[in-house]
Amino acid sequence: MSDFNKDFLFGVATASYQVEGAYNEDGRSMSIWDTFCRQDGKVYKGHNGDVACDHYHLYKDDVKMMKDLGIEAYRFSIAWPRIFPEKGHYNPKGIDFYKRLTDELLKNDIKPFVTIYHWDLPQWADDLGGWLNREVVDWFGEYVSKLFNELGGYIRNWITLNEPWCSSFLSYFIGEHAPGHKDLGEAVLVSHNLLLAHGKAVEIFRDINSSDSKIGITLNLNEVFPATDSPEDKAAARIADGFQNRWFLDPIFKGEYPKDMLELFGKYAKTDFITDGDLKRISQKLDFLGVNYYTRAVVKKGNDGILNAEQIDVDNEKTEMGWEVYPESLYNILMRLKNEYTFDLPLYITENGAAYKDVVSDDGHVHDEKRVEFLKKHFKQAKRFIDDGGNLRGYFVWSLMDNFEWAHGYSKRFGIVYVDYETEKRILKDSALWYKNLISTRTI
Ligand SMILES: CO[C@H](O)c1c[n+]2c([nH]1)[C@H](O)[C@@H](O)[C@H](O)[C@H]2CO
Repeated sequence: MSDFNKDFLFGVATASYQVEGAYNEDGRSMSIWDTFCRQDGKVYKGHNGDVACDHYHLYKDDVKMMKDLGIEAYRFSIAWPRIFPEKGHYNPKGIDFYKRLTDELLKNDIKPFVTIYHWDLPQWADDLGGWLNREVVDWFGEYVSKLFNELGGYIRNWITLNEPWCSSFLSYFIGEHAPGHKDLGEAVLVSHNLLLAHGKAVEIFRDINSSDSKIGITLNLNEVFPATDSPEDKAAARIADGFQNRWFLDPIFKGEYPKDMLELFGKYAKTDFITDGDLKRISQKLDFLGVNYYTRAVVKKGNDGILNAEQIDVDNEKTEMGWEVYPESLYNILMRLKNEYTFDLPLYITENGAAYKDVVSDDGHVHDEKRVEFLKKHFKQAKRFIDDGGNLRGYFVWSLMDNFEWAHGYSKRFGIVYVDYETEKRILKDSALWYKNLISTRTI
C-alpha cells in the first residue's frame, strides 16, 4: 500500500455536449454534434445532447455531490456555441453559466480544470469549412481570448483541446464522429489546423494570463503491441503508433512531424499546408500534458491499403466498449512520455474509466464491482509511475456521471454516478463510494 501525497489532485471529468443539455438555451446555437445527431444512422437510436444530464440546470446539485465525495478537481469543457453562437457575435449569457459553475466549484474548494474544446464546434464554423479552413485558427483565437479575459481570474488550469486525434482522424477519416467525413487528406489537414489553434491559444494565454495559471493539451494515447514478432507486424505496430501517438507528440514536444508518417500520409494527402512558423507555434512550451488512457492496441499487418495495420481482438477481459482492460500500458505510456517527450513536465491523467452494464439493484444501489476493480488497477499503475519518479499531478476519472457517449448515445455508462435519464436522478454507484474512500485515505 502507498500514499498519494497531499498535493495530488483526485478529480472527475465531463464534457459540455455530453452532460449540459439546454442545447438551445440562453443563446446557444447549434454545434456539429447537434447536427450530426439529427442525421439518420449516425448516433445510436438517434440519441442527442438536447437534454443529456441537464447539468446546465442541475450543476449546483452535481457540485454538492462532488463535494460530498471529496472530489478535489472538476474537469469540464466550455461549449463554444454558447460563447460565440454566430461568427463574431459574443453571447455574455453563455459565459454567465460558466461563471456560475466556476463560482460554485470554488465555493466548495473544487479546482476547475477547463477544456476549451471538447468537440462541439459551432455549426456556423463548420458551414465555413470548420477545421478544414485555416481561418478557424483566428476564430479559435477570438474564442479563447474571451474565455481568458472573462474567466481567467477564476480558472487557473486550461486545456486547449481534448484529443485532437479524435477531432481529426476519428471525425474526418474514420467518420465515426461529427462531421463524419471519410477522407485521410482532410483528416491530416484538420489535425494540423487543430494544432495551430492549440498553439494560437497558448500564445494568447501567455499574453493575457498570470504565471500562476497553467495551460496544456489533452492527448489520447495508447501503447501499441505487434501481434507477433514478425517484421510485418512490428512494422504495422510502428505505423499504428505513429498514427495514434507520434503524429501529435512529435510536433508538440519536438517541433516536427514524424518523418515516417509525413511520408506515408504524403502518398494520400496534401501535406504542403505546413508553412513557415507553423511548427514553432505548435511546439510552444506547455505547463502540463493531459493524458487520456483507456486501453492498449495489438496490431498485425493489415491490408487496408493505407496504414496496413489492423487491430486484432485479444482474448482478455474487456469493458462494455469492447476495450481490453490493460492497466500496465498506463504506466508504460507515462514512462515513455517522461523518457522521450515530457521529462519533468507535470502530467495529469485527464481521463481514465470504463463502461459497464450498470443496473440499479432491488436495494436501490448500483453495484459496479468491475469498475471498482478497473479503477483500482489503474490507480495502482499511476502510483507506480509516481514511485518511479514520475511527475504525475492528478487523475480525473471519466466520468463523474453517465452521459451522452457520442455515437453510442446513452447506451454506454461510464459514470461513477448513475443517471436515470427519465428523471435525471443521480445514484452514487459503489465506485463513487470507493473513490470517496480512496480520496480520504489517499492510499492505494
Ligand atoms: C479510446 O478512448 C478515447 O481516448 C476516449 C474515450 N473517451 C474520450 N476519449 C472522450 O474524451 C470522452 O468524451 C468519451 O466519453 C470517453 C469515453 O469513450
